[in-house]
Amino acid sequence: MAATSNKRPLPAKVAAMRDRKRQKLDLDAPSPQEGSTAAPAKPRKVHDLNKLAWRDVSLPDRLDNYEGFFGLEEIEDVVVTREPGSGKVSFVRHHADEATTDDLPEADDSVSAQEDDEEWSGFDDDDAVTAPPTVLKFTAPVVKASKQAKPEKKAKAKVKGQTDLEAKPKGSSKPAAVLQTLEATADEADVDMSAWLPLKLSPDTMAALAKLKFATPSKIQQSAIPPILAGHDVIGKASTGSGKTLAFGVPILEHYLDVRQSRTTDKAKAPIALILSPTRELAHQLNDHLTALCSNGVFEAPSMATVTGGLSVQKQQRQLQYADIIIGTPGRLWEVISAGKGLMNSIRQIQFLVIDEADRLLSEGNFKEVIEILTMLDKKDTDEDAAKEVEDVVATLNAISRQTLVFSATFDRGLQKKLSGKIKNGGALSSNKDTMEYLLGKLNFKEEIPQFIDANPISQMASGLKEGLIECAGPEKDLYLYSLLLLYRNARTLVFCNSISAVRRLNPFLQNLDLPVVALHSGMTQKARLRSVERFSQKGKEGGKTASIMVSTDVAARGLDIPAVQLVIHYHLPRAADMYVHRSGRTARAGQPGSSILICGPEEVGGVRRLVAKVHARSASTDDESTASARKQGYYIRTLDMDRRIVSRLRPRAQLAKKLADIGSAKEKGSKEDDFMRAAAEELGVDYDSEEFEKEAPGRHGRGAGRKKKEKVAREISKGEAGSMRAELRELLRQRVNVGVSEKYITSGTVDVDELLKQKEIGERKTGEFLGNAGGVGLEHL
Ligand SMILES: Nc1ncnc2c1ncn2[C@@H]1O[C@H](COP(=O)(O)OP(=O)(O)OP(=O)(O)O)[C@@H](O)[C@H]1O
Repeated sequence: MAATSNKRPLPAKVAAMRDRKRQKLDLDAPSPQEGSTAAPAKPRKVHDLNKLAWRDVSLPDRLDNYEGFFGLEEIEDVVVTREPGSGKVSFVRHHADEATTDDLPEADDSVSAQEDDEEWSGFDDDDAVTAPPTVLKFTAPVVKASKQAKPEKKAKAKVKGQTDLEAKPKGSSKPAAVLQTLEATADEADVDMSAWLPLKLSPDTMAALAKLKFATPSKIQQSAIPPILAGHDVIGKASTGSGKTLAFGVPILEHYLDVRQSRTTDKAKAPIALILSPTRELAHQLNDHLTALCSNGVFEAPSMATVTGGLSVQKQQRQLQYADIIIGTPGRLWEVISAGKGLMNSIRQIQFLVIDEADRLLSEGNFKEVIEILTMLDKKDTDEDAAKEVEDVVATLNAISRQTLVFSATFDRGLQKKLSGKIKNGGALSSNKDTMEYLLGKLNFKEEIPQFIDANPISQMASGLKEGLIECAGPEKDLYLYSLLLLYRNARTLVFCNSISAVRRLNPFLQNLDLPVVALHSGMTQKARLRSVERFSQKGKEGGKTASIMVSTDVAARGLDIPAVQLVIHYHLPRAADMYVHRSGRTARAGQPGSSILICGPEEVGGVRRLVAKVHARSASTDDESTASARKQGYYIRTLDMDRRIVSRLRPRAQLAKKLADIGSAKEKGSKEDDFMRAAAEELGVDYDSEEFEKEAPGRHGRGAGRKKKEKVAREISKGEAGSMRAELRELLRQRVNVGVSEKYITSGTVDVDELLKQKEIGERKTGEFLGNAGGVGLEHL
């Protein structure tokens, strides 16, 4: 067995001493294999990895077929032990035919090898009996050095057997860097990567994937990576959470690894890839995802620039000059690059243009800038004047050398046919500017027909997703939302609304009910948006507040990959079938289970059923026999049944919480309006009295008059009144709620709701089960 290390080189004096010591031991301590009658050498325990007697790996004369390590060191017959109690790691040698540099003082020749031997703590058999150590076996060489590997020494070892290096051993004398390497190495080597071999990736990329513990490529990765590596344009469709990011991220990394040598000398280099994302959060997440892949590898990570609104333009322009990979939302990206001619020229040289969540890029105001960017990219002439006449430029298909990669979970059926048609019909796909086809028509693919890859022809919904709906009266949606959140209070939950105002209303409503909630909508500052996502993804600062519930508009519906979201609640019904797919796709990601529940008014149920059935029917997008039968079967989303009597016991809390939320928002709104009116009055040089103004204002019966009246009433509630309402709510939240006898779940006359909510399990029952039987959506374990 052998291991390698990134051990620092020994000073010459010390190295010479090590050699002398090796010679001495060779003479004095013949190994048992040599037939010596001497007692076998006692295993030695060493606490410092650097103090083991590492040997340089000799290089062969010719390097053509060499598959070992370059410039690394190795050691044999060492096992790593870890004391279960203290977690302390030591390295145990079983043969005395090699010394360790434990013997060697930091360049002090005067210390004899014999004295050094005494510094070793011997291997204690008793320890082994009372506390058997976890044994990690090091073998080498396992991970092969790539031809691009950095010259510096790097530990690379495969760990066999069980390992748990998550917790760092406390009080270890080992330098942190060595420990980190050890951990990273163990992480990598623990993973059997053979499933990736058919993709023929470089060892560097394989090691990076192993570090992420991605043992198997997902379907879309399996089918999209090879054609992209082969230089093709690809349109990729795969269900939500199925790893589309790395389907294009891995080929981009491979390309970077291929060309980076030539780039290191060129400071003002052109970027390799431009990735367009529909939302800021998704852009930042793409950055995080690709950074996680590329960082801590044995290669220098590509530099990435994320260009989204809400951050300084100047800073972004600077970042763009040195970026290998640019990720951005179209609006800000166009603002930043159109301001600098040099930037345009360099971005035109990209090898990959990625359109992520392509169908969404068309909508919600992105379209114009996407087209501007595409036109800019295709512009042949880079002359300064001509650059200003972007619209006049006609791209030449032949001139395109970059690959275009388009990804989404929701593409229209028949798109592929239409794409082929585009070519036959001389390029015109659709004149309807609001369609995906039109966008695709604008993309100058490198090839005549891009490869269309549908990784999930049967279903665009994630396979681990369970769906259900809850029917309630329209005005009771808040109450049912609260009840559902209590029922699944251990689940990380994303609640979707259709408007910013609903998010603004629900957030304080749920906070008043003591639920750990954050909000996300496009009206928030960028900083607040990122903070919300961080708190919800539990990635906030150590000890900072986290939240297991996020109430959001559809800004979070696409692409966001927040770990372990278990439940998606559609408080408002999604406006389109595609949005249902994307919203629900925030859970059940990467093969995990997850649930999606729609809260519907009675009048909405029919429409919802049709919408969900349509999504499932559309899933059967191809016409072969197996999918045809799936389509015929139809899909009927289940209705979840909650115990309405018990839900109604929660009504007083919900009502008070709602009132308090309304008061808060009416006051806030009122004071904003007041400020506005006061400023306007000041400008006009007149006095402003809000009450007088209210009395005199005409048209109090028009649209929104009822809401305004309610807001006025809420505004007029005094601080004292609001304070006593708060106290009342606190009391209700503390109180036992007598729910009467429920023949289904409750056997005694009274139930302490709070107690039920606090405890994970009451006898055989699980938290929240008293609320009724909303099971069947896969959350029963919570
Ligand atoms: N090969 C893999 N093995 C295990 N996990 C993976 C693999 N590839 C990606 N993942 C993980 O799967 C999750 C979903 O990946 P990703 O965000 O790329 O999905 P997506 O298909 O783009 O989803 P959406 O359509 O919602 O944007 C991520 O957390 C990612 O780290």
